[in-house]
Amino acid sequence: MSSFPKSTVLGYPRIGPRRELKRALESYWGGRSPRVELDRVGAELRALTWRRLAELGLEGLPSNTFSLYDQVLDTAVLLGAVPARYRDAEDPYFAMARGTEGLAPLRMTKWFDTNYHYIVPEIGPDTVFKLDASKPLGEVREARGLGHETRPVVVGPVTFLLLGSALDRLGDVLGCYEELLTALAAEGVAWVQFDEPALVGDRTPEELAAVRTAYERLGAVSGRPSLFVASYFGDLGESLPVLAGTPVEAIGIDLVRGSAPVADLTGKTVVAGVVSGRDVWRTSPGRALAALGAVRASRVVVSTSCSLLHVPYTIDDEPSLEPALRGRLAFAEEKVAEVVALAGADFRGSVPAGPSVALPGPVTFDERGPYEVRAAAQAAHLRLPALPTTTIGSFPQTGELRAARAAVASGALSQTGYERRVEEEIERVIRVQERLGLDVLVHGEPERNDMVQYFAEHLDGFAVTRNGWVQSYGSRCTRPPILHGDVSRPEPITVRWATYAQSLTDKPVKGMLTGPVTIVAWSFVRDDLPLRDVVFQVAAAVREEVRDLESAGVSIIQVDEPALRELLPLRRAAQADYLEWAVAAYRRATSGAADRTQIHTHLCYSDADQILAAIDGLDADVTTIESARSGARILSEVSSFGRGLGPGVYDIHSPRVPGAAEVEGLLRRTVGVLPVERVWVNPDCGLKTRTYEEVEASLANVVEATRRVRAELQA
Ligand code: MET
Ligand SMILES: [Zn+2]
Repeated sequence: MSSFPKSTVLGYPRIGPRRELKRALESYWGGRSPRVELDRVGAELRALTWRRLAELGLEGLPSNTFSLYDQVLDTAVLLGAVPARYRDAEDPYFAMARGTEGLAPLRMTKWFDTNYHYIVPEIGPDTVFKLDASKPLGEVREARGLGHETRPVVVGPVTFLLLGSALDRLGDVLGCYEELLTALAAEGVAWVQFDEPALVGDRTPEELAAVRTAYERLGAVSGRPSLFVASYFGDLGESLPVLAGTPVEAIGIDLVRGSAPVADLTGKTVVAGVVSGRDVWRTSPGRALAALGAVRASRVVVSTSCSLLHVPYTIDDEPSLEPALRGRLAFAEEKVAEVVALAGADFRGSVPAGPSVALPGPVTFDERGPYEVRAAAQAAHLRLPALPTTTIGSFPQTGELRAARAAVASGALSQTGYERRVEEEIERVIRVQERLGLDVLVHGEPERNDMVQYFAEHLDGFAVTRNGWVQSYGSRCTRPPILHGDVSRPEPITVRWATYAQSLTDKPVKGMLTGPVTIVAWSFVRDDLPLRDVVFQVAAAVREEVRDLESAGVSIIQVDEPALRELLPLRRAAQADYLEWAVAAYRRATSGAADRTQIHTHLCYSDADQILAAIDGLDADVTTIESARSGARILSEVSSFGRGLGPGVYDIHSPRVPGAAEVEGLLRRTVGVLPVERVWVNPDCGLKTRTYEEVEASLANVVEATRRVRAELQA
């Protein structure tokens, strides 16, 4: 057995330092370039990554961390878990990821407590598993051709099956994993990494038994490579002794989120994740060395706490960040350098401290009037029809808008010129919605590059990056802002756009804000500040904005919290505390509104079952929620809410235009479960990633379907 290299990372960004993969994917999907071009870009990015990691001095290079869409989808393909209906598609892989004209895509949801989205494997009793190891083998060979020996990374069997709710198929899937090990051994691979982040959650005795079975069986494969099981995003807890009792040679432990194991791991290699893969802050040498020193094992090697997928490429691409802040930051490349330095034991010095922050005390919020009183006041004031139609906020972000934003940044367009462009776009969006016959309009968010970044740009205490892209799903990336100091709102942010939109129409226009929990969830928050204190500062700023919108005559205000579920701690023991402060922050932000002002909230991918009480606790007058893509699973769960509800009837994450009959079907299902007077009709989420063509056709069908159901209600 060859010993584990002394430094490694669990994975690396793959979208490209200049988002080359994004462009190549979108060009291929749009029919503007052939498949070979996409594959060429992929190969180039893989080569670039291996070369850079080797140049930085990293010893253990991973492979198969590249993906054209998602590593969980790659694992499904590796195991042959491709549902029959996709097999005849022109490109089954992307058909599963994005759908086709006649085929809805697979479900997509968030990867543990990150903002990365994976494709949920669809595994039924009839799924026939059959190994197709071409991708991991191909990457091993490709790297070798470039002079690098690599460690292929694959999602492990337990996590894969838990994500697909099919742990009962363990016996079948293990056959494929065994074959994979044999194939990798034949290729001369020394180590293979199985990612098992699911092991940091609460696991039942049956699930722990599955861990034992899986790694005992894989450990028994003769002539196999050495096995490295990587856990991340928290403590292994009760999974650790189970794993340690199996023949796996190395165990990856997240020492940033979790603590050093008390157990003696003599006989094993511990891949110690002491450099955070989840944030952009420099690693404190003292803390990292202490964590390394506390591990008792036969060999301890230095690593990141998880894949670096969740951070941008390099701080070198951010010349305009303030030097004092820059000195506290590390992106992927800088983190690799930290890993290498720690492994070489020449990691010294200290990280400069951030400015002191005035932490608020325990949060307080005022109660709004009882819902019945609010609902009556709002109904009298707004006079909406039954089944009011609305959208979630954003309308398509056109190329012209993005170009205008780039032009104003480079100085080629004046601020006034830019603002005029935004106003023109608002007018277009209002007219489109009037033409379509929607009831509650939005201004379309054309001034926002991103629902969090925009607010971060207008709040003190945040910095934004120019190139700090992080993959969110498929070709989509976001640039999470950096929350580095005291947060406050120097002046109103959205009021002028909302009031401009309202001035153009007699229909009510909703004001659009991002909630405090989502703002912190989608930012890189200073790692030395407690999230619950930071979130209340943000809530105070949002509260001021709600008040200003209301004073400016905006009667409906939506405060989005799509990330409420995302921050939920993976272990049940910590969940209640989180939900308490998260809900309190939201109510702090919204409870200053008068009873007559209708507060909406919006959630998507929320897997709401675990946070139902919290969503209810937000006390919003109307909650719009993702539902179309998850097959309206959510309906029965939210039906107990006593306030307005808009389960999505249009899946906006796919380019497909749903027909009126399809929307009508979803709507009928909704009114079959919920009292009709509480139902709202809306898409699953904002429309900014779609084209006007798709959006207008889809919304016309939404309005038509609503008209049909309404007509029947009146009859
Ligand atoms: N208001 C936002 C939008 O419409 C909500 C998005 S939730 C991810 O884009
Ligand atoms: Zn959404």
